[in-house]
Amino acid sequence: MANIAKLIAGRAQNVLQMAARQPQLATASRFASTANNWEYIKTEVAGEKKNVAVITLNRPKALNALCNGLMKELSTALQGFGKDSSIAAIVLTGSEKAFAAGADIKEMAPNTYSQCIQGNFLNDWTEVARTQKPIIAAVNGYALGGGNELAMMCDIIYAGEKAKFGQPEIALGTIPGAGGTQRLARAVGKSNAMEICLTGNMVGAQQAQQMGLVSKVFPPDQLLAEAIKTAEKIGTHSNLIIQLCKEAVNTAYETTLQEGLKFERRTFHATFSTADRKEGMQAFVEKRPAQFKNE
Ligand SMILES: CCC/C=C/C(=O)SCCNC(=O)CCNC(=O)[C@H](O)C(C)(C)COP(=O)([O-])OP(=O)([O-])OC[C@H]1O[C@@H](n2cnc3c(N)ncnc32)[C@H](O)[C@@H]1OP(=O)([O-])[O-]
Repeated sequence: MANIAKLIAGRAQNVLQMAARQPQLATASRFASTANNWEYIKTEVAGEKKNVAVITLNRPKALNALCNGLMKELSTALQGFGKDSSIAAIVLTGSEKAFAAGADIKEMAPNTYSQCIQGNFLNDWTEVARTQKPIIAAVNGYALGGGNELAMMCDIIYAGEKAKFGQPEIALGTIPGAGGTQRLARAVGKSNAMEICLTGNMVGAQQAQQMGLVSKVFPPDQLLAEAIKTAEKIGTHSNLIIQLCKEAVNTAYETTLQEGLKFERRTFHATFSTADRKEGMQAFVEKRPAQFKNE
C-alpha cells in the first residue's frame, strides 16, 4: 500500500515537473521563432527535451566567411539563448563544406591601422568565449583563420572526417587576431601551433584530434546529431553546476596551477551551498535519478 502511494506521489511529482517545464519550453521556442529573421545564421531548438540550441552559420556563397553582420547576429543569438533558462547547451555549426573560411577578407581588406584601433575591430568577436552555457562546435569542412578561432572559443570541438583546420593569415600578410596564436598554442603545444601559424598549412580532422584540438571525429552526416547528443547529456545535469564546472576548467587556461587548484577547491566547496548538490547526492543514496532544479 505504502509502495502504491509512493508510486502515485512520484507520478504526480513528475506531472507537476512536466507542467512546470512547459512555459520554459515555450520560452525557448519563442526565442528561436521570434529570432528567425536572420540573414547570416539559422537558429533552432533540438533534443528530446528541446533544451539544446543549434546555431548554424549560413552564408554559403562565401563559405561562411565571418563578416560583421554575421558576427553581430551570432552575438545576438548567443545572448538570447544565454538568457533562456530552458536552454542547457548550445551547438555551433556550419555547412558540410565550411564551418567558416575565416574573417571576411574582402570586407577587412580596406581597413587601415587607425580604423582598426578606433573602430575596436574584433570587439564583437568575443561573445562565444563569454557565453556561460556550454558550447560545442560541430565542424565540417573548412575551419580557417577566424573560423578556427571561433571553434576554439567553444568548449568542445567535434569534427567531421573531412574537416580542415588552419590559420592561413600568414599568407595574407597578417597574423591571427582572435586567439589563433594563444588558444591554439594552449590546445596543441608550441611546435604544432608554430607550424600551423607559420606555414599556413591545413591539418585534417584525424591530425587535429591527435594534437588535442578536437575531441572526437565522426562521419560528416553524423556530426551534428552526435554534438546534439552530447549537449543533451550535458543538459541532464544541473545547469547551475555545469556553469561552475565550465568556469573552473576555463580557469586552468588563465592562471597558475596553485591558483587554479585554489579556485577549484573553493568552487567545489560552494557547490555544498546548492540544492542541486544536495539532491544529486541524496538521489545517489536513494538509488533514483536526480531531479535538478538549477538552484
Ligand atoms: C578575426 C581575426 C583574424 C582573422 C583573420 C582571418 O580569418 S583571414 C582569413 C583566413 N582564411 C583564408 O585565408 C581562407 C580563404 N579562403 C580560401 O582559401 C578558399 O576559399 C578555400 C580554400 C577555403 C576554398 O576554396 P574553394 O576553391 O573551394 O572556394 P572559393 O575560394 O572559390 O570560395 C568560394 C567563395 O567564398 C569566398 N570566400 C572564401 N573564403 C573567404 C573569406 N575568408 N573571406 C571572404 N570571402 C571568402 C570566395 O571569395 C568565393 O567567393 P566568389 O569569389 O566566388 O564571390
